[in-house]
Amino acid sequence: MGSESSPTAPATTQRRTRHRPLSFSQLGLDASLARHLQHRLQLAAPTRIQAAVLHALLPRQRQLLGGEQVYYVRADTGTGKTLAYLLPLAHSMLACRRQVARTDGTLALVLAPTRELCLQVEEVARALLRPYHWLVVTALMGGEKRKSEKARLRHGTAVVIGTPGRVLDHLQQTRSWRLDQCKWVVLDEADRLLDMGFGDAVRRVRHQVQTLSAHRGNAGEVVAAATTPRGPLTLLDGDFGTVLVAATVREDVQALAEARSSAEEHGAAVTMIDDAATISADTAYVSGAPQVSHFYAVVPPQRRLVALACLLWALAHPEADALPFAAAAPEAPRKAVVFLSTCDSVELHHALLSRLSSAMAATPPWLGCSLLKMHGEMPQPERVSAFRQFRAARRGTWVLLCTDVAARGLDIQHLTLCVQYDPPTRDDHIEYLHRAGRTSRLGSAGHSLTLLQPHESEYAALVQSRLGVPLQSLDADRWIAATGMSAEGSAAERARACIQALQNSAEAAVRSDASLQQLAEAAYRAYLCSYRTRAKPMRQVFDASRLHLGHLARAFALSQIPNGDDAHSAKRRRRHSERETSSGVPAIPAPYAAKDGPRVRALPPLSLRSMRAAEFAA
Ligand SMILES: Nc1ncnc2c1ncn2[C@@H]1O[C@H](COP(=O)(O)OP(=O)(O)OP(=O)(O)O)[C@@H](O)[C@H]1O
Repeated sequence: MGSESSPTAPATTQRRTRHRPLSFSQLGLDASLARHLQHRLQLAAPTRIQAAVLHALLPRQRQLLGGEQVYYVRADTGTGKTLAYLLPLAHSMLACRRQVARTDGTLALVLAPTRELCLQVEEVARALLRPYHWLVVTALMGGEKRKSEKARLRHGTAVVIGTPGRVLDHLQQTRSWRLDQCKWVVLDEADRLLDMGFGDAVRRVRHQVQTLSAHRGNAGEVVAAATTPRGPLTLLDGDFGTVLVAATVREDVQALAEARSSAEEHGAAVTMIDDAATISADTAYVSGAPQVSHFYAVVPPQRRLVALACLLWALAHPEADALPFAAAAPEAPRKAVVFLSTCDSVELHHALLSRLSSAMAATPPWLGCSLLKMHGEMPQPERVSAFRQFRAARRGTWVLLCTDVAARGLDIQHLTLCVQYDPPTRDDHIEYLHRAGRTSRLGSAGHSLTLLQPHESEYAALVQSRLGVPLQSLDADRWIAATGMSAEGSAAERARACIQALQNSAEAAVRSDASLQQLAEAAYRAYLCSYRTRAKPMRQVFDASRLHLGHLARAFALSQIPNGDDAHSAKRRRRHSERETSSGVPAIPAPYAAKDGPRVRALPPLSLRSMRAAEFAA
């Protein structure tokens, strides 16, 4: 939940909360908290998942169950899961027998996979706890100053929200961080957290916090007075609660299944909480955001760049009526997010589209929209500023070009279009679902458009069958022709003229600028690498051997394949390395192979970091 949308207008609230079963206070939530939600945040009633979580967690808190509890919380994207887990946390802190003091240290720790999500959750938690100044909230994340984070932890902070790498770092280095009272560990986007590179960090954080917490004595017992200057802090119960939250909490996500069996081995009680009904622990759950309409367009690689440019133009010019999406109210901002597979690709497209825009017409810029970029290789202040700017925009057309760092959890008002320019490279339909879910928040309308190359068109049917939602086909020529760059001929002829003009302009821009040329080559290579990193079952659809490299190069505004990347060079390298091996001389890895003489690099080095399909915060 984004705090920008917290003070929701009453009219919106009315529409959003039509499924409300009971009010917050009827569900047993602390009375002052319920009042704050209603009067300050204008959230009169819980969403279904919030009601389900409160229903499951609040009575338990009264029962002094003892032992560890693990809760799996699953609900569609944009259904209010952030508050669903923050509310019981806040309630339990307010229900302590005496007021929590800063010297009590951290009572709840929330882990999230990206920095932006941490910032967003921090804002929601701050808004929620605003009346309770003694419940301090802080965020810890890579890219921020460790020293100031240490100082905040030393002073004491009740709720900590952080990325796993940075939290682990503080657990190991910051001795003054008190965690012996920590009662909750929440894994937001749990499947992503456990399933990726830092799953190990998450497990270590959880284990360490749990161990520290166990040292406070028996569950539910008074904490050793010696360590709490203001007297014992008796929590309502002594359970150590781990809450795993995601729209796609599935038992078949291996890491989740492991987390579950390890929890059970240690005697923890596992509860599944779903917004639909009481759910069986053995069922797999995946479902789409209910109000997203899904589209796809098959576009040959040599037209992709132009198709994207014209799509953004069409978004900024609703009067051209080139897209079948319902136009937003004229005064409302139009926002779109465009997903690309690598950081280099984001950089290139941002640079290229900006130049293209000013090359086609000086004033106003041809595209007619403001372009922002966000990826894991950007310096932290730049990244945060782009995210904040995008969220805060109140008028005009805004487009965020990004990698999968923006795929999870982000809640941005007026974001109605998600363009999957590069289909997800991991988890096929699951990542598709999360990306599309950025658009439809709590029942509002949203659109997802995926661009596919001709040999990838099967992907549409695959998503359709996995998600059970229809994907409608669109003809890219329609919005390309609508840009009005040529008034002559049929729609197809006008589209062709437009493609030629824009493609030539993009290629000329790259040819005339060495740094842009380098960036285009790097983006092209990174794309190829990420294409090949897909999991086996998806390789049938995204078959790298069916890529037409020459045409693909044009999608990166390169008029030809970069030196050494064509099939002929690849064959030559292979032959060379075979020859070397058979002659007893160890083979040199292909990109470093030289024809004769000493080992020299035949190609510029591939940036491993830029090759990663999804890069996340440490
Ligand atoms: N009780 C409520 N009444 C009205 N609006 C709410 C309520 N709770 C949350 N919202 C709004 O719902 C939107 C989505 O919330 P949130 O970001 O928590 O969803 P989510 O389920 O975590 O989504 P995702 O799965 O994408 O992370 C936010 O804009 C938030 O302000």
